[in-house]
Formats: sequence, C-alpha cells, structure tokens
Amino acid sequence: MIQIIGAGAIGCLWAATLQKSGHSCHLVSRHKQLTNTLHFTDLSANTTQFTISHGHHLLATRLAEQQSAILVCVKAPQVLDALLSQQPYINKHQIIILMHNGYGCAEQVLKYFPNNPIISATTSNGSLLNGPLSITHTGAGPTYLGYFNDPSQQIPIQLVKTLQDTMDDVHWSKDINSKCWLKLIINAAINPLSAIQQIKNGQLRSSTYTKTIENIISESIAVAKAESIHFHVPTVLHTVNKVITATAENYSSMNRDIHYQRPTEIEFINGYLIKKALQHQIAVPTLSDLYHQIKKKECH
Ligand SMILES: NC(=O)C1=CN([C@@H]2O[C@H](COP(=O)(O)OP(=O)(O)OC[C@H]3O[C@@H](n4cnc5c(N)ncnc54)[C@H](OP(=O)(O)O)[C@@H]3O)[C@@H](O)[C@H]2O)C=CC1
Ligand SMILES: CC(C)(CO)C(=O)C(=O)O
Repeated sequence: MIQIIGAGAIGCLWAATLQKSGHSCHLVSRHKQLTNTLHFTDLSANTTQFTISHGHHLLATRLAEQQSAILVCVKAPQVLDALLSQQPYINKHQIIILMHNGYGCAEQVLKYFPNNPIISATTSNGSLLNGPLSITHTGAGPTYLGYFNDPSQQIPIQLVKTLQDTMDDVHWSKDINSKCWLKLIINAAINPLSAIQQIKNGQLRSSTYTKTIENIISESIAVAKAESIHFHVPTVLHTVNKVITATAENYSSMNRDIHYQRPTEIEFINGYLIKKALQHQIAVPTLSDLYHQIKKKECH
C-alpha cells in the first residue's frame, strides 16, 4: 500500500495510476473532498473514473497501513509542514518519498524524521489538475528514486516494483542527488525566466535569452561542483534546450504560480543555489537577479 500526501496534479496522477494498476492507495488532502471519485484522463485522452480512499490523515491502524510508504506530492515550501501535520500517524520505519521540484526539503525533513528512510524522487511526468480529484496526464517522462539519507541501505524492491508496475520509466538510482541536481538546474534555467516574462517554455528559444540561460547553467554548475556533483556546461545546455523544446507549448509551474498569484518554489530553486553559493563563496549574479525579480513579483 502507498499513502499519498497532496491531492494535487502529481498526487492524483499517482493515485489514479496506482488504482489503475490494482495497487491500493490512500490520498491525504487538506480540503474536504466532496466525492470519492477520481477522474483521470490519460495520455491518449481516455477518461476513467476510480473510487479512491481519501481523508485528512494518513491511515495508521492496520499493519499494511503502518508499513505503507508515504509519497509526498506537495510543492517544496509545503513539504515539511505537510509531514509535520501527519507526524502522529507516521512511525519511524515508514519510508518517506519526497517527490517535488527544487532542492533542500530532504535536509529539513531528516531533522524531524531522523530514523525514517527518506527517498528523494524526481519526475518528468506532466499532470494538470482540472478541478478537485480530476487530472489530465499531459506528458510522459522518467521518474527517478533513491535514498537521500543512506545510499547503502537495501533497495526497497517491493516499493520500486509497485511504482514500476504503475507508471512507465520509473528507475531506482544510486546517484539520486545528481538526478535531482540536474532537475534543479533545468528548473533554474526555465522557471524564473519564463515566469518573469510570462512566456511559454518554447519562447525561451529566442536569442534574447541565450546568454542568460548560459549564465544560469554555468553559475549552477559551479555551485554543484563545490557540492561534489559534476556536470559539463555543454551537456546540461543541451539537456535544457531539449526540455525547452519538448515542453515548448507549456507554461512552467512557476509561470503559472506567478500568473495565479500563488507562492512559487523559488526558495528551493534559486534560493537553494544562492544559499550554497554563499557557503562556498561563489558569485551567482544571474541566479540572484532572477531570484529577486521573482520575490518582487510574489509580493504583488
Ligand atoms: N504538475 C506537474 O506536471 C509537475 C509537478 N512537479 C512538481 O511536483 C510537486 C507537486 O506539484 P503539483 O502536484 O503540480 O502541485 P499542486 O499544487 O497541484 O499539488 C499540491 C497539493 O498538495 C496539497 N497540500 C499542500 N499542503 C498540504 C498539506 N499540509 N496537507 C495535505 N495536502 C497539502 C495542495 O493543497 P492546496 O490546494 O490546499 O494548496 C495541493 O492539492 C511540485 O514540486 C511541482 O513542481 C514536477 C513535475 C511535473
Ligand atoms: C521541466 C519544467 C520546466 C516543465 O515546464 C518543470 O518542471 C516545471 O514547469 O516546473
């Protein structure tokens, strides 16, 4: 059994695909959901309905519930609060999977849940929340998982099998930090710029943004290197351009957060990179400039 915290786009995507593949799950939502029906539109535009178990709390009565993995699918600034609000229902053996954009949450979570196995995860699936418990799977992409706190621990084979059974392209990674750092750099390159300019990802292909994107990548890679994570600028630039092209018609999540005047994940993207840059005394003027521009927009 897998219990999911966060009934948003990604949480509902996992809930729907787990149900579809016959695995039991429970969805924790902070709102009262008026229905038990989850509407799921898949990549081929077929819509299916599932009856799901949901509530305000994790289930912790039966053995299967106490042994379930907890998949946290909330935005980075919400991760710690979401877990703390469920702390009475979490035992120290339960695996906690953190699936979000940005970096730095796992360090925070470990302080409050020092004995729990913490798995970091990053996904390139796209999902759109159409309304409460209604989502559309908008894009397929790889999902990587790996231990954050102790890479030498035994791979949770049953959990990985369940997730692989549920969605395509799910991989266990012994080097999850590099995968998460790469996603962090991709988000740093695409999200703030597309949010400030209020443009689709594809519009970042314009030569107007080339130099800024190159600077973001070089600054981020310098910080990664100081953290012993090694990337090459041309390879990452190629990857970023591939993501921009693959998601050309999409608005980035930060673009939508600014558009709808919601808090963004900037603290866990540029904010995290800037904090680490400061610790290592690395200059990151482009990352800082974009950070301040987003913070200014968040206040309006
Ligand atoms: N959507 C996508 O295509 C992709 C998203 N991601 C990343 O995945 C993460 C999740 O994104 P996404 O699903 O889109 O975000 P959403 O905002 O759609 O979903 C987050 C959900 O978590 C809920 N939530 C927040 N705090 C709590 C809490 N304390 N207890 C219970 N539920 C809570 C929110 O409720 P409320 O409505 O009340 O805020 C919301 O329903 C983000 O980091 C995002 O960047 C990564 C790849 C693709
Ligand atoms: C990869 C990208 C930039 C796709 O839009 C994304 O993860 C996001 O919008 O947060």
